[in-house]
Amino acid sequence: MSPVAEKRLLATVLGQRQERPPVWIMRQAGRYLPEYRETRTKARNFLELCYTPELAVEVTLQPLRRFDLDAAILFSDILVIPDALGQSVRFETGEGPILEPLGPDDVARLDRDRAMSHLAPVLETVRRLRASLPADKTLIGFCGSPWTVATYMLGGRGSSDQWTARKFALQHPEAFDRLMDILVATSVDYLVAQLQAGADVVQLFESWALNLDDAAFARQVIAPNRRIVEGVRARVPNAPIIGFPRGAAGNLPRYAREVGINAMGIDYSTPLDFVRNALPADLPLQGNLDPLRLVVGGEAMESQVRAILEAFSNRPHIFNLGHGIVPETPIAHVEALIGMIKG
Ligand SMILES: Cc1c2[nH]c(c1CCC(=O)O)Cc1[nH]c(c(CCC(=O)O)c1C)Cc1[nH]c(c(CCC(=O)O)c1C)Cc1[nH]c(c(C)c1CCC(=O)O)C2
Repeated sequence: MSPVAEKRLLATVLGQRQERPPVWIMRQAGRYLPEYRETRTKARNFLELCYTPELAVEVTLQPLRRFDLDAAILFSDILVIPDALGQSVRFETGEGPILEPLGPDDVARLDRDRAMSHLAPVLETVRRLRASLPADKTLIGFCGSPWTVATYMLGGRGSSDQWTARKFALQHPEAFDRLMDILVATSVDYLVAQLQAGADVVQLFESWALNLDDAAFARQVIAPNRRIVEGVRARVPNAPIIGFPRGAAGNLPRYAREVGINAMGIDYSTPLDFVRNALPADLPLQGNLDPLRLVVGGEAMESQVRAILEAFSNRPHIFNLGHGIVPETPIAHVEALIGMIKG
């Protein structure tokens, strides 16, 4: 690993405020880039793209060739974990992921023993990225947090209310806890392997940290994420970890206090005043521009970028969107955004 000081984004995760915030863009490799769409045609399907190191390295690096970004994020997906555990996962164009939903009796059939060998190509991608990235670029590894991954495993597809998974957690507590145990253990192995292969920092994507009451938030979000942080740090001391509990709203302070992450991503519906008043002043934060403002550009984007830069100017801050970039985003708007951040 090259020295921390050279990597401004990693240094920020570790608590150092920068004169200008480092920047990366959530889901920065993807369909808004013509070169991504071109490379995508070389794989038969999306998972094959994730498991072919040559192609995955290429799409990871594409956004860095165009924009002055401070980090590369490993090209993969949060749903490689259920795939690695033996659940059927498909990505249909225009429809998103489709999984064979797990019932209570299926949990015992998930096969942890095959998971890491199945994920070996992703780790090869990390090694190749490490070797090809300049010393000042931070390499971000990631996985989905157990609850978010479970919403897809139990529901079979994305949903706005996570109804199937939330009901399963209440109706089948033992099978649910067993599923969480499997996902925690697999995620720890996977993140440790990414760090050992050369990732500088790892991010936990909890995209569905919403719609949960106090007890469900504690059980489904806080506990498994904390177990992952502790499990990773037991094997990689001081591993730098970013948590992104999207939609956590009033639960953000609790997540920040109890999970043990170094830095926290905040979504775009988190009020900037709330950030100032309710979160520790020295906690590094990442976010939080609404991706739609990047689609529209101009003053709709610039006014909020200024507000975000101002609100975070006194703390360690990584500029990012408050959720993933969308395919219809004009490339010129991304250039304008980076220009504003870098000055
Ligand atoms: C929930 C979630 C998923 N995947 C991910 C999350 C968490 C972040 C979030 O909340 O958006 C995370 C993810 N997905 C992808 C990355 C790669 C790295 C990067 O960000 O550049 C990362 C970090 C690639 C991808 N993952 C996916 C694509 C598009 C696939 C294609 O090319 O057809 C990409 C580039 C597919 C995917 N994967 C997932 C969905 C719901 C979809 C379909 C919707 C969509 O297309 O955005 C699951």
